[in-house]
Amino acid sequence: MTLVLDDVTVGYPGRPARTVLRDVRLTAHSGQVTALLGPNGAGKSTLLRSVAGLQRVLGGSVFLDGDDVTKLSPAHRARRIAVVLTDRVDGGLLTGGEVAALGRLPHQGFTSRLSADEKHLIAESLDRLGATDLGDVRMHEMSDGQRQRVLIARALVQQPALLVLDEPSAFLDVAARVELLALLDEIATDAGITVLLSTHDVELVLRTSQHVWLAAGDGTVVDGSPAALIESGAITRAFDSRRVRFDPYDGIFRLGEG
Ligand SMILES: Nc1ncnc2c1ncn2[C@@H]1O[C@H](COP(=O)(O)OP(=O)(O)OP(=O)(O)O)[C@@H](O)[C@H]1O
Repeated sequence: MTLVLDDVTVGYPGRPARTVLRDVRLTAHSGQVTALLGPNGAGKSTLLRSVAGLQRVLGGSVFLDGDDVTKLSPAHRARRIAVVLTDRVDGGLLTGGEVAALGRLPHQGFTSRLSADEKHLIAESLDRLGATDLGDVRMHEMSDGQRQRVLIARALVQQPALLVLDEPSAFLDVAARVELLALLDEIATDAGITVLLSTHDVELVLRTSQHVWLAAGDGTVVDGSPAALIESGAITRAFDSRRVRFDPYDGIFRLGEG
């Protein structure tokens, strides 16, 4: 299962249209986490929403296992692609267990009852996210980080071929961020799915990820291993600012001489 972006241009329609990223040609492989990095405003969310079919691409095609995602019906897309966005969600009076169970909807329709296997899958997914205790807690009574775990559990319950997460670690503490990346890596490998996530945890990703897409901030996206992107200077070019310098030897950012 592979995600292929073929000459994809993303942005916002209008007169004139606002192009954010142009002619992107990239691949993300199944069984692997691909981390999308880039400075603020580089186009990460726009790209992820476009890949997930939540917003129209301005040009090109997105293929998932050979099928053009941009041409799938919303129902078909929901069976293949799970999306976890950063927006604060108001799950209201639903419990964590009920929200996780919603992940089965694309597969069964509203009236069907959950099978024993599906109930097992829901319990297992909450457990993987360390969210078993949240099964009976209402969403509005959870912290942002707890809600985030439940939403990721719901995405696993969906059993997608492609899992897209926009800044999944935004509300998590540092230990939970490291754990989440490791967990997503494990899930990608075990389930053989393609995981694509955006994050500002640049140093963590450079230390732990195998494959990175880098939205460089100039309308282009390059990809490669962390080592290759560091060596080519792409990370430095994307993130260096007047005050901050990337140290390629230690793989960390340092305050520079202004
Ligand atoms: N609805 C919209 N209409 C028009 N332009 C938009 C819209 N949403 C975002 N943009 C613009 O698209 C560009 C990319 O934004 P995007 O949110 O994709 O960046 P990002 O890399 O996810 O940023 P961040 O790291 O700050 O979340 C920005 O210049 C932004 O102003």
